Amino acid sequence: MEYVSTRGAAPVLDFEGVTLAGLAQDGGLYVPREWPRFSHTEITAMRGLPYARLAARVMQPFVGGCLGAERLGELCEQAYGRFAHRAVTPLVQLDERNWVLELFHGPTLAFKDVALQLLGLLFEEFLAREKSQLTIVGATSGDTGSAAIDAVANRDNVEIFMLHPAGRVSDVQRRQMTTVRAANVHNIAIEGSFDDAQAMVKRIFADETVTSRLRIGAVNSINWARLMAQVVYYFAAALQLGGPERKVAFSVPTGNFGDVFAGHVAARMGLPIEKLVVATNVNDILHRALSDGDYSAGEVTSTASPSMDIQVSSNFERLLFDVGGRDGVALAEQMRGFDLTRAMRLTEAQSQGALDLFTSVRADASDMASAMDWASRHCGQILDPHTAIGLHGAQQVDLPADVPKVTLATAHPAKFRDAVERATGFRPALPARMGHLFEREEAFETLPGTYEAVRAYILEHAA
Ligand SMILES: Cc1ncc(COP(=O)(O)O)c(C=O)c1O
Ligand SMILES: N[C@@H](CCOP(=O)(O)O)C(=O)O
Repeated sequence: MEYVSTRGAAPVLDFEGVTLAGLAQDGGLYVPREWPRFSHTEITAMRGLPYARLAARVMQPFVGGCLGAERLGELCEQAYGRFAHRAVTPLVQLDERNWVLELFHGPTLAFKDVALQLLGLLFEEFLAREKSQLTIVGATSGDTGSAAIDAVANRDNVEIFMLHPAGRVSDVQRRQMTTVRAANVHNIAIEGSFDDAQAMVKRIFADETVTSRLRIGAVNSINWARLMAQVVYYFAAALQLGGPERKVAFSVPTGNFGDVFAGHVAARMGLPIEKLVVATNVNDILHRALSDGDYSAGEVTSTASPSMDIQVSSNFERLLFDVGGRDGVALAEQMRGFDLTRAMRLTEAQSQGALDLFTSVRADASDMASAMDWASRHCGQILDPHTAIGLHGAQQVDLPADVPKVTLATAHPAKFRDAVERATGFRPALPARMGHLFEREEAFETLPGTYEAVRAYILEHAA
């Protein structure tokens, strides 16, 4: 399998290359040159496979010759063996039309574990093979950070610098990152938003002073391997609900567009999907882009769903490339314009191409609280704020009556205890596997929100 950059000017790489590269050299994101496709019969044959085996089956075409089927299977067994639920991503029914796909049974209680547990193992495998070291620089609005740190802490040949926006993540999210004491983990709180942190990460990849000294890697969903692993649970859910004979719709609480793009990939691979609902909070750039072609970033507003407080949505570029004609040169020009003005209009082809599969719904604080309250009262399910925004999307969207709607439950409600308690009156307890999170000592550095400060810190502290 070959991977090309969405901006058309970076070297073509294989799976090992893209996993270690993270961002493409031309500032674009890697995507497969063409989508592998499963036949109806092949998808039917996946029914009943345990999650780890399904994962290896779905991902093998993307991995190509970089890992044998047996080794990929072993890594999947290891990654998903750490999940607290035997089904790994169990499906829970809310009512006749609605299900939630619980993606939070991993070590750090959010959907990020599904991909990052595997990515940590892939890094270890490939770095040992190449006898190389990787310096990961990541940005988090709360969940990627904890999942990535858990996945790489104390692993050989890798160290991680994780940037989070100071004061804009929940206390559980922050502690999950800052109480991990490992020599290869560096937590940095920056004064600014997630978008500021993400922009710094992308800038590091293009900074030759840094890249001449350090091999920089990514754990954010700019790394293709992240998305690849997230494709699997779309198959898992659809197969349980009658796929591939029956179409299924998914509502996905969305920020950086990684999770919902994985749904697009599943559809490209042949999984019959009726619709993907892009559910946003009031940071609604994606809703505006999909509903009237206006991709313009405003200031980030802090909400009770902090992990989605994002305006510049990295993976949207992958969609624009894929549905807009796969023209890297034209997209590079369009993205350059966006970088300068923080605004652009989708082309007709991009808009029409996106609307074949996607629709969008925006939720404000009261929509989110109502969805949480409804799930609690009518279904006995306590949802986290992000999942509640997804459920609101599922409830708003009008689809044929025989199409099941699956909301992706992206985080455990205990990660956002205060918001959940405000909406439902119930304060969820942290699962026992979190240990004594509030008794452990925290360690992190607070830096001004400037690129220069972050770059100097990384250069000074990198091993
Ligand atoms: C709990 C939660 N829900 C939803 C999202 C949005 O996912 P994505 O950025 O892949 O769109 C995130 C962050 O990425 C998250 O942490
Ligand atoms: N919501 C994320 C933001 C980063 O997104 P990613 O999927 O690109 O890593 C977070 O919780 O950190």
